[in-house]
Amino acid sequence: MTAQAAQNLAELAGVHVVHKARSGGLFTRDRVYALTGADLSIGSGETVGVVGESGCGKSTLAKVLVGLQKPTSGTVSFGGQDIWSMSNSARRRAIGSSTGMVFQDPSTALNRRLPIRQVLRDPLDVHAVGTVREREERVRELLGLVGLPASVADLLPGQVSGGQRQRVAIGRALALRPRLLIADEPTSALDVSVRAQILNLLLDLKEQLGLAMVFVSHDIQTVRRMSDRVVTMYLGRIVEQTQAEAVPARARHPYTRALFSATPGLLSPVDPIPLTGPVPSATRPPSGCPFRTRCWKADDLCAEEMPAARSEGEDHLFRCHHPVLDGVTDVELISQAQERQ
Ligand SMILES: Nc1ncnc2c1ncn2[C@@H]1O[C@H](COP(=O)(O)OP(=O)(O)OP(=O)(O)O)[C@@H](O)[C@H]1O
Repeated sequence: MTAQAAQNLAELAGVHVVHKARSGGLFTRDRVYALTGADLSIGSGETVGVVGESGCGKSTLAKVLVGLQKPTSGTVSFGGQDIWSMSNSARRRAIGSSTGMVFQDPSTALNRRLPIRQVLRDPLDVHAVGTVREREERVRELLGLVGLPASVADLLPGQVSGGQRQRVAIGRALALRPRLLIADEPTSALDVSVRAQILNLLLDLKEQLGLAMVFVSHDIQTVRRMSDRVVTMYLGRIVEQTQAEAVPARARHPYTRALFSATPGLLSPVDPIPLTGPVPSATRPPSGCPFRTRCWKADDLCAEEMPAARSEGEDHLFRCHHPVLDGVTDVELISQAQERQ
């Protein structure tokens, strides 16, 4: 184990997740390549935002990072320890003390029949943390931490608002004091009016507890605001990782540029960079670069070879044979893309 690997809270190395495809509820012979060759490290206290179109593998990546999805191959390490080589009980302990997960919809993520007190106590009971009195005290602490009054403890999750329910879910994810929180679309099921409150709560908790966070969202502006580093995914692959402040202007991957150009106001384009055709199926990814069927820069090389990871400076990695050059504006990229159509 390298010193760097031990410092990282979580590390994925060459992780693949392949599912059996289903049709009409039955398994077929096809395979779904949900995650392909993912390499990613999460350092202490940093927030990594994950962006990409629907079905590109964001939730799979999140589930792998919290031990809910076993990789088909590759390694997932917490604090330098490969969690899938551990016994089941050691893995449960390692996961519980390392990471917590907040899902999109707190209405389905929480047990509706348990009072909030018990929802928050559950992880403490399962992991036999402290005495009963200490667990009760921790429940009170958690309510305060997520900004809920003690009076909600006896209510059921269905008796509080959606925003309060998501606060309970965040409290539950933090019960075992993990150092990494995985938030998968934590605000998309909430009313627009409470979204900012939940995002601010996550930022406060990060500050207060020194948490690292993986923040998955379709909302690119929010990812950029919340994150230190941005990871772009396309068809199960991580195609770019870079500092949040470098996107979109210094992003090298044409897909990152196209994705961010669809967000008005970032580089002030008139229209998004046009992409040709639909996202290919995750059961039949194209040869070579997965993005090449929609990319205006693609040539024969892109069809033949998956681009190797290229680095630029310490924090910037991308996989592209024909990266966007420095200083090229979205307006120029739009006209290049239009010429190819
Ligand atoms: N249990 C499963 N069985 C079969 N295919 C699956 C399973 N889970 C995910 N997939 C497929 O794997 C691919 C990646 O799914 P995933 O949910 O990770 O994408 P996503 O980027 O989070 O999508 P969204 O933004 O819509 O939530 C998709 O093609 C999805 O249909």
